[in-house]
Amino acid sequence: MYELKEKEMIFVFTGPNGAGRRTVADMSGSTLGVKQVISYTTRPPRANEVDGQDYHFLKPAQFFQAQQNGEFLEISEIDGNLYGVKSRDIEERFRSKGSIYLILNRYGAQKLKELYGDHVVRIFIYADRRLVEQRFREKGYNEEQIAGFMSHFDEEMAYKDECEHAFENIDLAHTVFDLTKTLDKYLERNLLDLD
Ligand SMILES: Nc1nc2c(ncn2[C@@H]2O[C@H](COP(=O)(O)OP(=O)(O)O)[C@@H](O)[C@H]2O)c(=O)[nH]1
Ligand SMILES: Nc1ncnc2c1ncn2[C@@H]1O[C@H](COP(=O)(O)OP(=O)(O)O)[C@@H](O)[C@H]1O
Repeated sequence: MYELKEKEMIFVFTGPNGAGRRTVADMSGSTLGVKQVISYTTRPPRANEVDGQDYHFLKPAQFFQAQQNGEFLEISEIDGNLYGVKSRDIEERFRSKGSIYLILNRYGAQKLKELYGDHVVRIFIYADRRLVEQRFREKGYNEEQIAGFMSHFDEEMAYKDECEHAFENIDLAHTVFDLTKTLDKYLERNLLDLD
């Protein structure tokens, strides 16, 4: 396993689907120059999803081959699809860019914490169940699709108290402001004087 240097941080965004993890992570990440390590998945891409940007989309046989080669740091099976992070991608990011972030379910977050200890900061992003459902409805998803997205809500919410930080994402600008301030403290850059 790659040995981390002093100030290299791994920010793991976790919490229920649809709470806004990707949105807030991307916004704070781009402000602070912290880059995402993108997961691999066998889930088919949704409309608007771009290979290499949202996920690296793999056919099951390609995923299994990489798994057999020992390329994954961790793997989760979610609703019949496989998701995983490659060790090499984490190492490459560190060599070139410093700190990184990932968006993982609670099991991936836990695994990274076990592997990298104090270098991992788990950021739990959440919102009320009805608010999340309403946002999915506004995006045009039908009730069956929404039920699928919400199927792990309680399981993921139960991880909140184990995370180093939790942000209720009601107002987007407010969440991103608080989050960016928190991440900046870990990076010890003092780039932002937000108080
Ligand atoms: N453990 C683990 N979880 C992941 C990985 N990649 C994505 N996830 C999480 O697995 C869930 C996948 O559900 P999906 O409906 O595909 O969510 P979305 O892609 O975040 O809209 C989400 O909670 C993701 O954040 C990974 O590599 N490892
Ligand atoms: N504070 C917010 N208010 C309203 N809509 C939001 C807010 N945060 C995120 N969203 C929207 O909610 C949807 C889900 O956000 P996303 O970042 O994809 O969630 P996650 O990564 O947790 O599944 C997106 O359409 C996003 O634009």
